[in-house]
Amino acid sequence: MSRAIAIDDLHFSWDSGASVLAGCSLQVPAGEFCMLLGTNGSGKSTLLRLLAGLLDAPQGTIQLPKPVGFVFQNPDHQLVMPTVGADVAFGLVDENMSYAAVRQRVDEALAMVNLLHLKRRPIYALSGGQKQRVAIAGALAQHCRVLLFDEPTALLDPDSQLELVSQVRDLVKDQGITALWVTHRLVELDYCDRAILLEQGRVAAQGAPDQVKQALKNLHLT
Ligand SMILES: Nc1ncnc2c1ncn2[C@@H]1O[C@H](COP(=O)(O)OP(=O)(O)OP(=O)(O)O)[C@@H](O)[C@H]1O
Repeated sequence: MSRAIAIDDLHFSWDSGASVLAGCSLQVPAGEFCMLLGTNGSGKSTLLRLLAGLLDAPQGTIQLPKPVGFVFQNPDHQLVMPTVGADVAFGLVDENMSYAAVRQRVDEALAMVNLLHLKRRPIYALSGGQKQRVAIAGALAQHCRVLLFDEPTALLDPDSQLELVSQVRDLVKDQGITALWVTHRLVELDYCDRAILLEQGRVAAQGAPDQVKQALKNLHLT
């Protein structure tokens, strides 16, 4: 199976010298919905930022198709335009595309996340889950094949949480998108193809959701 994301022997330390990633290697096959777990400070967010090119690693290799979409924990840190449609179009401003082509991309992306009917709605009038779906649509409009999610459900209520995770699972399956999703919430694991447990900057366990839940128990992390 082709690998959408391949990370080999990745190292990263902050300027303070504190090591975050110490020889991290992992692969995510194309079209897989993969979840990333680990205790606070284990390096999950740092790894996502390295994958997105927001940080540089001093050692190791990262291979993945660009552009990469990033969905943050708090959509208010990500959405910059006043309305849904304008925000989804925002990432296309540098693409030198015609107005009609931008509109088509925006409509297609909003349809994929079931928000086309809210295209003209102000961002402030959306729920948290709808805002996350606008952020996802922004990445889809840029034709990102890889989506990175950094605890996207942390601020959502339980119903919206499961609605978002199941919708992303469907999107991954329908569109052949590859997704890496960071979470602390074990209930979400049942929606993924495979989970990876990161501890002290390295992969401590990976496999089917039940295998990783068992590994968490064995390591006394649940
Ligand atoms: N900008 C920064 N400067 C210095 N140290 C940082 C910075 N961001 C994170 N760290 C430290 O790097 C380590 C890894 O942080 P990271 O956010 O990647 O962990 P995480 O697994 O995502 O944790 P959490 O589950 O709490 O979000 C932590 O010790 C953290 O304090």
